[in-house]
Amino acid sequence: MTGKVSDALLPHPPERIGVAVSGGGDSMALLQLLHRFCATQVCTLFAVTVDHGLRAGAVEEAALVARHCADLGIEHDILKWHGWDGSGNLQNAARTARYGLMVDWARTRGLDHVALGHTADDQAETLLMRLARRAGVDGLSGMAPRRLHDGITWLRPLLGVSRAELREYLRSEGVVWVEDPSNEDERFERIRARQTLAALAPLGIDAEGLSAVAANLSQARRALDWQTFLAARDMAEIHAGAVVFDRRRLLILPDEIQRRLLIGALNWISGAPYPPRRGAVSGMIKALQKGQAGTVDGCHARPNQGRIWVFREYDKVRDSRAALDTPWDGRWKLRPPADVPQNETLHVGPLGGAGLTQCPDWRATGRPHAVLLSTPAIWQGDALIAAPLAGMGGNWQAELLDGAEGFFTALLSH
Ligand SMILES: Nc1ncnc2c1ncn2[C@@H]1O[C@H](COP(=O)(O)OP(=O)(O)OP(=O)(O)O)[C@@H](O)[C@H]1O
Repeated sequence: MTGKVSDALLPHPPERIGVAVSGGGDSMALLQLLHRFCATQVCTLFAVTVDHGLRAGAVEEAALVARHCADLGIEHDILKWHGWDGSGNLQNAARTARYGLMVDWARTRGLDHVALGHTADDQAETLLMRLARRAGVDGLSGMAPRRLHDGITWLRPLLGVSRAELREYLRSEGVVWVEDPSNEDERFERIRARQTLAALAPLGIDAEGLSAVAANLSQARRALDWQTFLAARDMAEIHAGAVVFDRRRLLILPDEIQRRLLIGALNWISGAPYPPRRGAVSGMIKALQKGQAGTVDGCHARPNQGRIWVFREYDKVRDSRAALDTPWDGRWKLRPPADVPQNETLHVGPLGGAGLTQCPDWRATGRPHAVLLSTPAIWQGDALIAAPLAGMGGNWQAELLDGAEGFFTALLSH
């Protein structure tokens, strides 16, 4: 078990690492294991507990973690959540709030890495829940052992270890923990998955086995990501923030790679954190195969002279305005020519039809009309000052925040 923690952190352990500890058996075991690991390395451990204020015992649980950390000489912070407004699902609201608080905490503490105590049982339950949603390779590869999100690398070193093993370990170390009473609550889907898992034992299906299946699929996922990246390099270019595919070469690829390329393009352009619905992407591919256009998640895909342009939907940015020093549509930065003095009356907005009619040279750019409508332009009130991607306005520059390379690197970023 200690080997799992070392595998997750070696050969280059971070000098400072955070650990999220609820007081339950899984995260108390993680705390203990990381403490032992850090004692052998140049690595300082920091612990955090979020008190959601939802259960009577929450304060006592946080205090239990605090006492144990004090005994081990680990700095520990308790973060309080005050905020459910009564709307939506309480579990989801609490989880979102918890991650938000932990991200702020990690930044304040100067931590790039935070470890979570998800176990093989959690992974197996996740898999069962995703089976119910008819997931593909990505969904069935489960939770990632290492994932960069919000600028923090979230580590899950215990995905291959069962809950039962962790409790045994805690007993052997003489560490006490609390059982979360909501674990017994039938309402939660995860709990139903846990009970179903127990029923699968006669088939030889258990948590560690399903966790291993997730790890196998995660390898397959990486291979698919890599093939998608190579295909993109081979047949995609970035023009005016749009992803432009060679139509013939895209449409002869295996369905799964076509799907991944399109999802990559759509997510990169829209900035959405999650992929679009499978059915929506399939619909878009079918339309493209027939030579038609499609729209998903605020982006269009449209065939044009042997190529397929994937670009921002104009309606999605029609009312989007930004000051010159802030990003426009979450992805563009506009830079004035060196000889233009700072002018606060200027703003960035979409070029739109009215703007495009004032760009006599737009055809020379080789970019389709529909693509240019949603590109950024400089405005002063209603007067168009510059449309750098439509060939108008001198030396103004429109730059993508993550550069054209951002599309390609995002394909490998799982
Ligand atoms: N109140 C808490 N304070 C600090 N860390 C927590 C808290 N609750 C959960 N965690 C961390 O998250 C891990 C997973 O916990 P749990 O399975 O309860 O999360 P969840 O609600 O299912 O959400 P998710 O699986 O998306 O993280 C724990 O092992 C622990 O590291």
